[in-house]
Amino acid sequence: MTSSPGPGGPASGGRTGPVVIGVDSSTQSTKAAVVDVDSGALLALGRAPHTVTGTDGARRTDPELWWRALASAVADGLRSAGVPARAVSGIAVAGQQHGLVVLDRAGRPLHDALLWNDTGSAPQARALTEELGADGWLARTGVLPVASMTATKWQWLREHEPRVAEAAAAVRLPHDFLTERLCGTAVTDPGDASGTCWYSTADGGYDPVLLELTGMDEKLLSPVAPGGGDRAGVLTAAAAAELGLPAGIPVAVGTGDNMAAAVGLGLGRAGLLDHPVVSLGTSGTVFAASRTRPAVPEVAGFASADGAYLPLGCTLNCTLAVDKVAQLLGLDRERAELGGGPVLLPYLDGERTPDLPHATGLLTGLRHATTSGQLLGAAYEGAVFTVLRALDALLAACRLDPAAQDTAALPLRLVGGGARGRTWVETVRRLSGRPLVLPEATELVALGAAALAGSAVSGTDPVTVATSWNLGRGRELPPLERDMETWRRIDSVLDAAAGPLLG
Ligand SMILES: Nc1ncnc2c1ncn2[C@@H]1O[C@H](COP(=O)(O)OP(=O)(O)O)[C@@H](O)[C@H]1O
Ligand SMILES: O=C(CO)[C@@H](O)[C@H](O)COP(=O)(O)O
Repeated sequence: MTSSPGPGGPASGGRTGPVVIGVDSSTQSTKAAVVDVDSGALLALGRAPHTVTGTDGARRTDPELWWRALASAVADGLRSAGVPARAVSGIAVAGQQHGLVVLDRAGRPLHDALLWNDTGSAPQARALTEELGADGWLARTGVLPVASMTATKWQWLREHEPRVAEAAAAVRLPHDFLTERLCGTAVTDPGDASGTCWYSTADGGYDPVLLELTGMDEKLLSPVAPGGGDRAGVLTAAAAAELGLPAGIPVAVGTGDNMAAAVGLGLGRAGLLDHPVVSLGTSGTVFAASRTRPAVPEVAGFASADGAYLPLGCTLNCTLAVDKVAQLLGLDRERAELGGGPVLLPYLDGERTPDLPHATGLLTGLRHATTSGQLLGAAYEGAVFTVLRALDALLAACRLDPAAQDTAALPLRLVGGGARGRTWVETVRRLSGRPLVLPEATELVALGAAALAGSAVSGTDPVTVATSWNLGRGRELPPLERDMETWRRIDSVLDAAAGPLLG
């Protein structure tokens, strides 16, 4: 459990006043950022690992493990920062999106949570899409019910574990399960709610037609607050005792992890709009805060945590897929040789964008002369190509098409764990041909959650809080000439294989 700030975090100055805690409960781990409210300085980052179980496309975690990891990461963070618990003035949680958490009347999990990257509900996703038609879903939610979406997982549970579904007294997302544990209030925000496929961003509420279609009673779901920085309640005595924090401190509503990263970068209604972000983590995501909600299949029209929209593309195979290939080759992740010739589509877990839930990894172009470094390079290129392919769809859908508005000059903000990797950064530069901004802050999700906590404490808009902390500042990298030869080689393999080999 590492408890010191990652490299490149904002200046870790000393504590000058009260602190807030921003929690990032994501796929692989929980991170707790201890942040000085006045300066935004990251004083320490507590970490605790998660366990993800499942084979053949199943990806699950016991929600009680998330709660234990939150407590451990908070304790680690405070200890490392040398901050007494009494200095903590607020807390907020940002969590991996879409996970299905099913609870009994006492708030105890009835089943391991089905995660965003569990592709087991692909048949249910297909059935729901056919029921309303793609256009019907896009008109109501701005989102297609692919296997990642919560509603498809609920359908899977009803079909495969009917007794669990019947016994459900509450259905939560990962972030609002933890928020309720903190303050006893069932509440979520528009951002995370918009990833369920039950919520209409147009109407600002759960869509009764979609609830009916999936046998979901709205009473089981968390009510939706106006924003992630609103106050959900205060830390209960029970939670305070478990976390070693002061009872009664404000708890923010919180949001999904990508929505929190957008807040951390100062993107949103009260900040920057239409500035694209690429996040390289367990998932590869592309997003931009926008005043418009696109309605195209490969771009999810999510809401942001502050009342704007957050159109988002998401790939299933990003850093973990490349780490797996490096492990198979016995190579350090930086020992890649780029532009070497083979093409590797690392769709080890199926793929979400493009929607190929049953896909597996595909390698072509292997020759006697191929080196292990070139194979690892091909994995990076396949993963980054798939993320940037989603970015092109986002830019076109939000009318941010480079040709239309010359946004080719707009820099890409590159965040997530992969943004710390030289080869990841070089591959994004080569395949995008765009300027990059590498924020100094390395944990934008946790820092964005800290801004939500700061908002719940002060009442100031969360994007305004994050902007005052200047978390989005970073190093600019000029564009490289785009490697269109590699891009076209990968694109032609995906085009040829998408049906027969990857379907
Ligand atoms: N210095 C680094 N160089 C390359 N990759 C890194 C580095 N540090 C972390 N990573 C990658 O980042 C991933 C974790 O990213 P992160 O965004 O924290 O994950 P999550 O999606 O669970 O929030 C790991 O899978 C790892 O491969
Ligand atoms: O499904 C999505 C977005 O729609 C993913 O981005 C999850 O939110 C998981 O996030 P990470 O664990 O990769 O941060």
